[in-house]
Order: sequence, then C-alpha cells, then structure tokens
Amino acid sequence: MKIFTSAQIHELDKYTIEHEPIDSIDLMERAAKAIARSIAEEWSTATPVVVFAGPGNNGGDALAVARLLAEQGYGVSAFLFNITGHLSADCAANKDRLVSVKKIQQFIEVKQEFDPPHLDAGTLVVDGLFGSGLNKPLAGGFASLVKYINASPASVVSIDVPSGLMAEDNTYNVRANTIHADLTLTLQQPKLSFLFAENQHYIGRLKVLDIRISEEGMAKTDARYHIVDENEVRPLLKKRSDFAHKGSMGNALLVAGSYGMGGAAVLAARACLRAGVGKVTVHSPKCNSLVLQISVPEAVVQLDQEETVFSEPVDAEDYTALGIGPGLGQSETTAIALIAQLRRTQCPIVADADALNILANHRAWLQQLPKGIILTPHPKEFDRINGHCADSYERLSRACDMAERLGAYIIVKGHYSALCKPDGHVAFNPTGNAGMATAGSGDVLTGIITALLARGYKQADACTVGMYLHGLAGDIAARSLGKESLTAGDIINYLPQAFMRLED
Ligand SMILES: NC(=O)C1=CN([C@@H]2O[C@H](COP(=O)(O)OP(=O)(O)OC[C@H]3O[C@@H](n4cnc5c(N)ncnc54)[C@H](OP(=O)(O)O)[C@@H]3O)[C@@H](O)[C@H]2O)[C@@H](O)CC1
Ligand SMILES: Nc1ncnc2c1ncn2[C@@H]1O[C@H](COP(=O)(O)OP(=O)(O)O)[C@@H](O)[C@H]1O
Ligand SMILES: [K+]
Repeated sequence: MKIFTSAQIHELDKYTIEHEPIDSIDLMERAAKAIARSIAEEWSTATPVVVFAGPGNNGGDALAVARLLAEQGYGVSAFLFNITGHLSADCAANKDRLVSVKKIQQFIEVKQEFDPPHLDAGTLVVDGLFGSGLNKPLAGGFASLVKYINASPASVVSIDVPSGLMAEDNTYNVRANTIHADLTLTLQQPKLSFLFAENQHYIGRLKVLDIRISEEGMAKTDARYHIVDENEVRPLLKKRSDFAHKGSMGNALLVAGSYGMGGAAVLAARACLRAGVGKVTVHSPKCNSLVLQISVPEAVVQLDQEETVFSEPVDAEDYTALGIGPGLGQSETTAIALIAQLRRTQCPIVADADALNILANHRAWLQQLPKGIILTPHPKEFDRINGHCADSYERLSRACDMAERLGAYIIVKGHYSALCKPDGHVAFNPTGNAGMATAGSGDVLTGIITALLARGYKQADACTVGMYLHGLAGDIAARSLGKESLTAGDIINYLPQAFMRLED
C-alpha cells in the first residue's frame, strides 16, 4: 500500500473530484458517512457526543458527522472554531447543512471567547479540529482546547489525524498540544507519522476507512513510502527446482560470535538454514567450536585463530553471501578484521549488530563499504552510526540520505521496520509483533537475509522477503505461544510455517 504525503493526498482529492467525477462536498459526505458508520458500530445512540470542528475540511468532515449522528438519534453538541473568519468552502457548506438540522442539540460557532462544555467519562468527543492540513504546531486557544480534551475522561475519536499531529514530520512539533485519541478513523491510508513508535499514544486504535479515492490516480502517483503486503512478497519468492542440490541453493558465510556471545552465531546460522540456503559456514572464535557444532550440526564451523574474538578475515571467494556482525564484540582486533573482511568480500553482504557498532566507532570506514551492502540497525545502532536523531522521522530521513550516499540498503528495525533503498524509496514491513522484542530476534533476521542473498535474491528483494518472513514467523509463533514467552529461537521454529503460508 502506497503511503502518500499530505500534499499528494490533496492532489489525489482533486484528481478524484475531476475524474470520478464527484463534487468535493459529496466526497466529504462519503468520508463523513464512513466515519459516522464506524462511530455507530462502537457507541450507542445513548452516548452524548461533542464535536469539535476546525475551519478547514477536517472541520467540514466533523460538521457532516455531527449532522449524520444527530439524524440517527444521537444527542450532539457541535462547536465550530472560526477564529479568523475564514472557513473552507466545504466546511462552510456543512455548517449551513448542520444548522438546518432541527435534531442537533447545540451548535456554537466560536469566534472569540469559548466556554468549554463539560466532558465526562460517558461523553464521546469527535475531534475534527485539524487533519492533514495542519501546517504549524497548535498554539493559543487551540492548544488549550487540546489540553482540556486530553485532561478529560471522555472517549475521543479523531477524524483522519489526531489534531495537532502532523501527517509526516513532527520533529519540530509541540507534542504536548496533540490530541490523545482512543480511536483514529483515518481516510484512505495510514499517514506516515502513524508508523512511528513515539506517535502511537496519540493515535490509539487505528481504523483505515476506504473513501474510494481514484485507483487510477493512486496508481499514477509515485509514492516514496509504501507498506509491503503479501501480494508483493509472494511473486518475489524463488521456486526450488526439482533438480536443486545443495551446491545450487547458495553457500552462505556467517562471521559471528565471540566469547560469551556464541548464541548469536547459533541463532543466525539456524535461521539461515531454515531460510532455505544450501550450505552454511560459520566463522567464529575457537571458544564457540563446541556450542556451534552441537547446536547447528548442519553448519560447517570454521574456527578463527583466536580463542575469544574474530581476528582474521576469511577468504570469501567461494561464498554467495556474507552475514557479519551478530555477537562479534567490538575489540580493536575485531574492528580491523571486520573492515578487511568488508573490503575484500565480493559477494553480497549483510552487516548487523556489532559490525554496525564498530562502524559507528570508525565512521570514516563508512565510505569504504561496498556498494549494495545491507545494514540492519535498530534505532540505537543507527543513531550510533549517524549521530543522535530527535525522532523517528528524522532517523528515517537520515537513513534515506545515508542509503543514497553509500549506495546501501538500510533497514531501520522496529514495529514497522523501514527498508531505505539507495534510490530514496522506503518499504515498511507490516508483519511482526511485540513478542519479538526479545534478545536475538535481530540475529535471526540477519540469518534469514543472508540465506536469501546466498540463494541469489537481489538485495532489495532479500530485504523485503526477509523482513516479511521474519515478522510472519513471529506472528504465527505468537498465535501458538503468546507474546510473553516468545523467544528468538521460536521465530526460527515457525519459519517453515511462514514459508508455507506464502507458498500456498
Ligand atoms: N482524500 C482525503 O483524505 C479527504 C480528506 N478530507 C478531509 O480534509 C482534511 C484536510 O483538510 P484541509 O486541507 O482543509 O486541512 P485541515 O486539516 O482541515 O486544516 C486546514 C485549516 O487549518 C488551518 N491551520 C493549519 N494549521 C493551523 C494551526 N496550527 N493553527 C491554526 N490553524 C491552522 C489552516 O489555515 P491556514 O494556516 O492555511 O490559513 C486551514 O484553515 C483531511 O484531514 C480530511 O479530514 C475529506 O473531507 C475528503 C477527502
Ligand atoms: N514490537 C515489535 N513489533 C514488530 N517487530 C519487532 C518488535 N520488536 C522487535 N521486533 C523485530 O525484532 C528484531 C529485533 O532486532 P534487534 O533489536 O537487533 O534485536 P537483537 O539485537 O536482540 O537481536 C527486529 O527485526 C524487529 O523488527
Ligand atoms: K482531527
């Protein structure tokens, strides 16, 4: 699913109005009907409803919803904030329509002074102050109103966007002046800012309402951001030929583990095998010899000359992919071996965990990374490499810049892991769950992506399929085991079911 920016949404509105064709007031009515329907599904007509409408089209939606709910028998009070004396045309039209409805309990157009209504726990607030047209942080009376609503025990439904939250960039926003919704009814598509962890408590539950924006318009519009779906992943999966043999299914090299972190190498190697690779070799310090041979008997174990750390680059000529970093440690010996390994390796590479921490400590080395390298930082690892980011939007922008500059594929991991490609596009992964917030989950992802690279998937496809499978395995695991007890090893154990679901 493409994620359009507010500016693009505005253009798509116009496209729909022109090409469907439909009057803009009727498109607004369509949105309002979908919103009123969703509200009626959850709140009975006995619920007192207080609607707050702003001066733009978000306010127009809200006034139309107020009318529709009043017509259905709800007790509705509506407040329209017209401070500047200017309403959008469709907001003004909906004001006129609302006023003509006899069933509305109270309608107040606020021009200056505002005496806020009492909001108790049984009240439903409909927040239609601002949506995708918000262009600066809320201040003054609007900020006070938002704080008043947030401090009340009322339930809050936000139309399109919780008022005060920008649809994309909130880096310089005043977060205290943002509505905390219990439910956000967003139109057509989630907004970019909804995918960021720090905005979850403003959005509450999210429902996306289809308002039938022109399919043709959306198909024609290039979106920088999109959310991956199963239909995109299925065709990317490589078929296994009947004549396959282990030599034709990829030869992966994992450089992983150090003293006390042999488990990371084990997890990456097991995940790599479960992701369908022909052969796996794990290069690890001598101390991990037994643990690897016992835990992953299918893998070839190649021991470093050192007892406790990775110290010598491996001749990677025969391998079809390299995964490097899980549990590697950050000793200076390892750092030097790592950069040597990255420089001399010709096959596709995924670098994770301590490989990234080492790069963060030697930022000049970033320029020497081979083009096409895949980096899989979690947010903290990314900030170590890049410098502190104020929020997820800034981090995403910086990751996109870095991907472009280095010609790298950067996966910033999280609930919606974001794959930033060198061409500036970003793919968000929708699978996965909070049960995966457990040590070793990232090592599993590294193993999976290494396997896919080794099998010949292009970098972008290996990342997309890898992220999707990893999260899907976690989701299937959580269904059987619950989220609390899920471990990284469980994600590996459920990879077969994830594959089978995609191959169905
Ligand atoms: N395809 C769709 O998705 C459809 C979307 N629809 C709906 O349209 C909504 C977008 O409507 P919109 O463009 O009119 O913007 P909206 O959010 O109402 O705000 C604009 C107004 O706010 C003002 N303003 C801005 N910031 C401010 C501030 N900090 N403090 C004070 N004022 C501020 C700004 O004034 P300005 O600064 O420009 O003078 C302007 O007056 C969208 O969210 C959805 O609900 C549906 O109706 C149909 C299909
Ligand atoms: N709440 C969540 N929802 C979805 N995926 C998650 C969640 N928490 C963690 N994950 C996934 O688990 C992995 C964790 O990776 P990472 O932070 O590197 O863990 P570790 O370093 O312990 O291996 C990432 O792929 C991430 O996307
Ligand atoms: K809103």
